[in-house]
Amino acid sequence: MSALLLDHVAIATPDLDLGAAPYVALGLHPEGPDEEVAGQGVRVRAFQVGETLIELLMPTRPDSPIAAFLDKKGPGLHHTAYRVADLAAEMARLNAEGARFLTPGPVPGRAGTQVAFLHPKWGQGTLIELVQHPAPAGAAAQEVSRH
Ligand SMILES: CC[C@@H](C(=O)O)C(=O)SCCNC(=O)CCNC(=O)[C@H](O)C(C)(C)COP(=O)(O)OP(=O)(O)OC[C@H]1O[C@@H](n2cnc3c(N)ncnc32)[C@H](O)[C@@H]1OP(=O)(O)O
Ligand SMILES: [Co+2]
Repeated sequence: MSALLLDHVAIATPDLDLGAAPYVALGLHPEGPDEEVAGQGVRVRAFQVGETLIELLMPTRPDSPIAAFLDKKGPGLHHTAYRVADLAAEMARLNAEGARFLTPGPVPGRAGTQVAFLHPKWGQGTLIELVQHPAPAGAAAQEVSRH
């Protein structure tokens, strides 16, 4: 079995309340308040489903990738994201295999994560994101105390 975990499934929407309606009807509740990720030009509302999240993405400016996606394709599935332990190492490994990342290194994502996207052509028609979560509080202190 693969060790890779599905971190989130992202859906583009022009309006978070409109986009949330089906998930609220299914009985889900937003996980915390909406969050703006300025670097990506998006506002995010997340719903926990088991070990993964449904993330609704609304553009916050006209040059947001989500605005471009909505113009071209309309609302719907935007990307899937997979959790990795060491994003820089995973990027180096995949780059050595000819992968096509959209940024040279990790960039900030939601909830303190670092993320990197692979071009949809490389993803055979889907946009794929890799996510590294911040180390849990206390992990850094433990690391220091070991040295
Ligand atoms: C919430 C923060 C963070 C998190 O913590 O999770 C996020 O998820 S932020 C999410 C938003 N950010 C991004 O998507 C950043 C990466 N994306 C991009 O840089 C661009 O969107 C893109 C992937 C390069 C596409 O931009 P576009 O201008 O359309 O580029 P191209 O013209 O080169 O498109 C190539 C090709 O790919 C098709 N396409 C575009 N988007 C998607 C998509 N989401 N899924 C599948 N296919 C997609 C596009 O239609 C083109 O196809 P052809 O027309 O057939 O060539
Ligand atoms: Co994402």
